[in-house]
Amino acid sequence: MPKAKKQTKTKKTISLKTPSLKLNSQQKLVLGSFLIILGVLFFIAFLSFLFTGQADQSTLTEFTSRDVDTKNWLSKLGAWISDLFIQRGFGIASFIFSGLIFLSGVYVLMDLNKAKLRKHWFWGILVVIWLSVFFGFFTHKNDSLSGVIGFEINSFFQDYIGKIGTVFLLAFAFISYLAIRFKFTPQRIASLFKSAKKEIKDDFNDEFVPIDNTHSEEAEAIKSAFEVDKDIQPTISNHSKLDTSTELNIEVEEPKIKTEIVTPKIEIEEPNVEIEVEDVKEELSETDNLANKLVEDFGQFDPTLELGNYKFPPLDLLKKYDNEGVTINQEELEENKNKIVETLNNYKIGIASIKATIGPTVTLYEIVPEAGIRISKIKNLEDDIALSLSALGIRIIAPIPGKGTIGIEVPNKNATIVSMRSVIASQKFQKTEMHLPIAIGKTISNETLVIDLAKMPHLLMAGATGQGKSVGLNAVLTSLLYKKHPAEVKFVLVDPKKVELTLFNKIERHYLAKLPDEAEAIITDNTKVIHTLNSLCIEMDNRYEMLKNALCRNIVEYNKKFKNRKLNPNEGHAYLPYIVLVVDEFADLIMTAGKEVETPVARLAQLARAIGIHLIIATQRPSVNVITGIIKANFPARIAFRVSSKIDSRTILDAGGADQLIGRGDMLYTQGNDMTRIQCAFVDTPEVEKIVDFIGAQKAYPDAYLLPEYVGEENGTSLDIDISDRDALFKDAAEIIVTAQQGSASLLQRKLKLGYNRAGRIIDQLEAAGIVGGFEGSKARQVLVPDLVALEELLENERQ
Ligand SMILES: Nc1ncnc2c1ncn2[C@@H]1O[C@H](COP(=O)(O)OP(=O)(O)OP(=O)(O)O)[C@@H](O)[C@H]1O
Repeated sequence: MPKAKKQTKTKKTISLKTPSLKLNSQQKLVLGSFLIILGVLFFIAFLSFLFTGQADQSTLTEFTSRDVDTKNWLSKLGAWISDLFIQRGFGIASFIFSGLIFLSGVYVLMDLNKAKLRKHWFWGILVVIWLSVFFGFFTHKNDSLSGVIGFEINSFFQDYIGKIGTVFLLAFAFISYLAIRFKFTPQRIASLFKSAKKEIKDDFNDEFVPIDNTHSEEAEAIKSAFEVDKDIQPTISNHSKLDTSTELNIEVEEPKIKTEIVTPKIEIEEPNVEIEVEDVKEELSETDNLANKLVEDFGQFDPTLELGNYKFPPLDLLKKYDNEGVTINQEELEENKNKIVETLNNYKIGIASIKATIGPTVTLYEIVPEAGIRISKIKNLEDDIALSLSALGIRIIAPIPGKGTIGIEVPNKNATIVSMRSVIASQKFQKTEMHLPIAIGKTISNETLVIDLAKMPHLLMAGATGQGKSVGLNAVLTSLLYKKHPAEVKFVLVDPKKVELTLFNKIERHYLAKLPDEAEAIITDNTKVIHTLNSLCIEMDNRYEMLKNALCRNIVEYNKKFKNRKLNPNEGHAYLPYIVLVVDEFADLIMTAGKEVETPVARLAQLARAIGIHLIIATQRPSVNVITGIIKANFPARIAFRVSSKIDSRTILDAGGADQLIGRGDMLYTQGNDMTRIQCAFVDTPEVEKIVDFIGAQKAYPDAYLLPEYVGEENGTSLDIDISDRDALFKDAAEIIVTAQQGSASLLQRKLKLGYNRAGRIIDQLEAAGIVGGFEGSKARQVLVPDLVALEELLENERQ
């Protein structure tokens, strides 16, 4: 019972408050529509006043007399009100009052936020005053533009602070209005008017949301509020059982709950939506942010900066030849054509048409045989045609891939030279976007052929002695020297013949890579070749590790990331130049070193493409024991100069044809499928000398690019228990292992840039010294020394 009493009390207070606070719906409708109509009437009266005000002036005094005719569209009252507001009040700014009254009607009718309405009135009145004073400034008597109030205030100001003072006061009031009303900042000039317009619109939207929209936050608030409401209801209904008159009170309660919900909403409405967009932009990962900032501050990393003044060799260093350019000998063409037609006719092969394409060394005759002729028949006549043309180097292509014709290549009597200068100067080469472009020569249709070593990814070159291999290699190297900065590419040159590549010694500190502690960069000794190849394998492993850590798939991605400063050099990252390994006489190497050379070469050929190590291998003897299956399989790009036998041609190209070339740079190039006949660009030794002199004379790096150290098998024993026999890097390795508390050889390989064998040996030595535990299969060995201090003690004790 006492509980019930309490409830009744609360209800009583509600019922008492309600009438004073709230209008019911009917009252709202009446008041709202009244105000709306009043606003409209005011507007009509004011508008009419602009046209009829003058005429009605005299009638105002006779307001009560019904005989007097008034012009205002709303008659006497309209004229009187307009006069009151416009003439004797605030001038034309009074139109704002009609707007405010109208707006008030809407707010009452729709039961919108009253605080907002008060705000509109407050600012509206200020604007009315300001405008009337502003117009008062331009009027000389109290006319309807400014009204009496505007005119008087203005003249008051002008009397005390003068015209200039009034102007500044008005300007100040205007700026203050903008600053306070619209939270004006210079940045918001653009959105100023938009937001003002939007405000009223927003009021509508916001207020209607709770009714229909169940998704918004406000709707949620309402929902929860109604849940509270439900909780209250049972207690109320309990009471209704006690006292039926309380039922009325329940109805009254509803709007009260609504007002409670509305209040927090007013505060939520304010924030601007624009901020969200900015937040999204800042959502970069930590490294991204740092990298972007670094790039902003320092620009992209430029690998060429150390040799920033490096000048690429000019074209003038290359020679121009007199017999360059294709010369068409009409007689020769006719003669050859007749011979071909005759020979084929002798074998009863009719020709429908014949077309000639003149290349630098060979002319291609394209034949369309008559219908019904078998291609194999023509192919079989190769030797006969060669005989009748009495020329070397006839090659029959039947059919030409992609064309429905048969090609007969006939060497020109006077071959022209394809100069290195012409191919380097070609637009194709100059404008190429390739990573490692090589202008190798010209095709039969006189087009410069530019190939990308990075795409090949390795190149096998073969040809009998004196057919142009060395010139071909020089053409490759020259191309890269003309296109790539020393920071972008490094050469490892292997020259068992000792004379072919020595010239390049002059650019050792610019372009060459070598083993540490090696005097000469160009490798001529076969045992050093083995070391170098193994060292390249270590470099490859290291680079793969770096790529893995950087989450990159290839060198291009990695370098791009590094340039964008997304990889930290302190974490072992560095810009990676391409490495091009050139072996001039591979057969010689295989003869002397066999498997020891073949294994690392095969490994590199299989794996090195992604990390930017590319192999160019040249050989005189393309026999199967030199170019083994595993090597061949990894060298899809091949160049064949003239070889002595069909078998050699098959070994190198998997097809005949190389035996029918005419030498002197005449070559066949294949990248896996089609075969193209190319005249190799000719670069003479003096030209190469000039180029390397030009580069060699420029500022260089302190040393050649150093490859990782490789300690051959022969230099160590399997387990060095003797302290004096320990590896030079033993202590460093021990410290790494103890610091990382991880006894793994691969950790040493990575940190110390070692090969697997050496790292394995050091691990054995560490085991013998009691620093790591025994072999545990695939798991890393246990580290027996807890920290560096203990390690220092252990090593000190050993020494004593
Ligand atoms: N592209 C070419 N255009 C014109 N002549 C060439 C071209 N290539 C080579 N020659 C001529 O052939 C000669 C031999 O070329 P090169 O020295 O390159 O042969 P090689 O295959 O390297 O021989 P070796 O294996 O004995 O070193 C050159 O001196 C040159 O006169």
